[in-house]
Amino acid sequence: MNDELVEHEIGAEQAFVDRVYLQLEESARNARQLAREGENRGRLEHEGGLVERDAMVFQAARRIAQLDAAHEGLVFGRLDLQHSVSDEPRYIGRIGLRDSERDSLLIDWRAPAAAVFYQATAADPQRVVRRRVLRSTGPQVVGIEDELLDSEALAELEADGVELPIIGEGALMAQLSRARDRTMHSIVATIQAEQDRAIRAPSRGVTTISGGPGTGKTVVALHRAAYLLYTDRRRYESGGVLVVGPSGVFMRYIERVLPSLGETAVALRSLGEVVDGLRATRHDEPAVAAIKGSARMATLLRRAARLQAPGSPDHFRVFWRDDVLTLDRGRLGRVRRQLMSQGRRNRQLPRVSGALLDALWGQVRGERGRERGREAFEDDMLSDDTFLDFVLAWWPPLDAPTVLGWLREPEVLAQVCDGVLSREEQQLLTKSWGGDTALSVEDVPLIDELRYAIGDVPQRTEDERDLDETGLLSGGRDLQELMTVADSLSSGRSWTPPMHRIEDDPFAHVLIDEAQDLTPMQWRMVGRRGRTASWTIVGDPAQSSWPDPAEAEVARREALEGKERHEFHLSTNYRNSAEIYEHAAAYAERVGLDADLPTAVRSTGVPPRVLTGVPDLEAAVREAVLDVAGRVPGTVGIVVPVARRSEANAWLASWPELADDAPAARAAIDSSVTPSGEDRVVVLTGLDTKGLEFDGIVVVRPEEIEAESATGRATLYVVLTRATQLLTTLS
Ligand SMILES: Nc1ncnc2c1ncn2[C@@H]1O[C@H](COP(=O)(O)OP(=O)(O)OP(=O)(O)O)[C@@H](O)[C@H]1O
Repeated sequence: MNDELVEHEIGAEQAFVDRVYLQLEESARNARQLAREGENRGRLEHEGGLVERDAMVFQAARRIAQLDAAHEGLVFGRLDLQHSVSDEPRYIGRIGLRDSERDSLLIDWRAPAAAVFYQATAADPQRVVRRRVLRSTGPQVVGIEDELLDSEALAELEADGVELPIIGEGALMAQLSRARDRTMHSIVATIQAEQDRAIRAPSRGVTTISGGPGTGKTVVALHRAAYLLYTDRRRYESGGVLVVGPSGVFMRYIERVLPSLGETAVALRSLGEVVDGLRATRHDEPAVAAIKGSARMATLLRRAARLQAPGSPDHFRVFWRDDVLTLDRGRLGRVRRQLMSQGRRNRQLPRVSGALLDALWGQVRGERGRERGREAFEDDMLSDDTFLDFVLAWWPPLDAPTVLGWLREPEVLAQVCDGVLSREEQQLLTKSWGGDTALSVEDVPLIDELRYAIGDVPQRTEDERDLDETGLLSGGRDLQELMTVADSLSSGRSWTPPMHRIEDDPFAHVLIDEAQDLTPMQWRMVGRRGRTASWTIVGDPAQSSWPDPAEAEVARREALEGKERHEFHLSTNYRNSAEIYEHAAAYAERVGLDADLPTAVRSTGVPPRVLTGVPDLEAAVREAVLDVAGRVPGTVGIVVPVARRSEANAWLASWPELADDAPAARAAIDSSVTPSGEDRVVVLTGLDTKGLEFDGIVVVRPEEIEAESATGRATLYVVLTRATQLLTTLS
């Protein structure tokens, strides 16, 4: 390649990029000015001024956020079109910008006019002659990659004296060969045609994106979220977009993609964080996870939601006028059943005292009492603290963690397990909830299920009047006090964070990543957030770690019931070198995984290293890790069986050669958490690697990872497909 020519072209592009940055500064200044004007207008204290201020400040603030975010490779694409279409090049960027004459300077990658940038191919150039990708560091153009799409049109242009040199090896290969760091990057500059179709698919019903490892499902889904926000901002920003992924580590891995595309209004949540107010990171062991994830839990929890609060009174007795009035077990049982038949338990709170008064009044026989009448009877009872205390203790307002807490007692659990869980399964659950254990990721859908089964406590603002009418709030009692009563029944567990109300759960769009791993209970949980939403679902069944795919499929169908389907399939593996993927695919075939095998496009000439029968494991791992870390510039993952995680972290922390690359390893020795900080070299378990990628992977004792659970083979397949450059396995 002629260096002078390259420099000349870079210089010409730099001049354009400089112009864009000047414009960007001016637009940012204008946006800030707009924000200030909005503030001032808000000081005029009439209503119109305030509404107007909110709208202006909101718009301006969003624009500022967008422009700030756009600093990473703001301008990345250029299209030279046949002159019959335009003799000006068309520039594509992360956001759209107009110059001071309001002429288009930069086209947003999501705009219809940018679609051709991704869809044109040499076979179907769509009047594009040359597609150019600019590589930049901040505002500095550092490289150019061209693709010639229409050589005949180029010849014609050259005959007219127009020069369009073709430079570089092609943008995609350059992009795929880059070193990996700890976060995923956007692919706006190199989205491929089949990916573009999935990104721009209209948002109706359920869009599923399938494909084997490394085909870009995650990154495509994130670009789709950005695309949807662009096309219908009002709907998706006000209704919300929820992105759900497998783990906190994964969410941190993908968290920068959307902001780098100028989008910040998306809720990114791992499966342990889907319920507002809860945050679980710990996983139960596979046998417990299999029980907690099963749809059978829904039956069990429905029963639990109807249980009488453990420790609550089952008898009430009062003298009134000439009568002894009693509520015994039988009477209370009838009132309970009647109330339960009318709707969710917490929603019945305003009716409880009325129903009990009915049952008591029916027993008034004495003449003096009948003469005074029902109204006087109610007045007397509702000013009687013993009656009010009984009502609150017998039918306390409940929150879902409290009800789950009841099931920690084996006798209470046994009451709801008949025909649902075996005795051994009950014992496993009891053990998992014993002691001071924090909530697990698998507990979160159980709490959500209970939230819906018991309903929200009527809200003070909306329903205060209702409650007041019952007398429950008389004498200075309020909802706060009701909740305190509930707490006193909650057997000392620590799972009572504030949770939003269930009516606040729904989103306008729900995006599920690694969908093959959702358990039936998790499908029910996310399903409730997307009843009226459109959906994007990405996954690869061969990578599933859920042992009962048929049961998960039923729950998935129920969650998406009645929605139309649109399916997209991705067929190229952009992550692994061809050599690494060939090894992984051969493994999948050998162990009988029904895998969707994509084509890996990038060859490195370096096959995986497979070491067997190593005598000294630590020495062998050390040699392998140092070798890989010395040969790749980016991240290295040491993947180990769960039982070896602490040991492996201790090894890593003790190797002086890697002290700078793995400062967090020491802290991870005793904890059961995986990679933190910005370490280049990390220890992970098989399940931790889901969705992630590394330049190099060293797999320690793959046969043990395989034997760890019923789906260990799928987990090992995932592990073998995480490396971009080098893979070593040690058995
Ligand atoms: N068009 C593209 N241009 C550049 N890089 C791409 C492109 N498509 C995908 N990639 C890269 O390929 C890698 C794999 O992408 P991604 O993680 O989205 O795949 P996936 O299908 O979700 O993988 P898995 O199912 O194995 O977790 C990422 O580094 C991503 O940036």
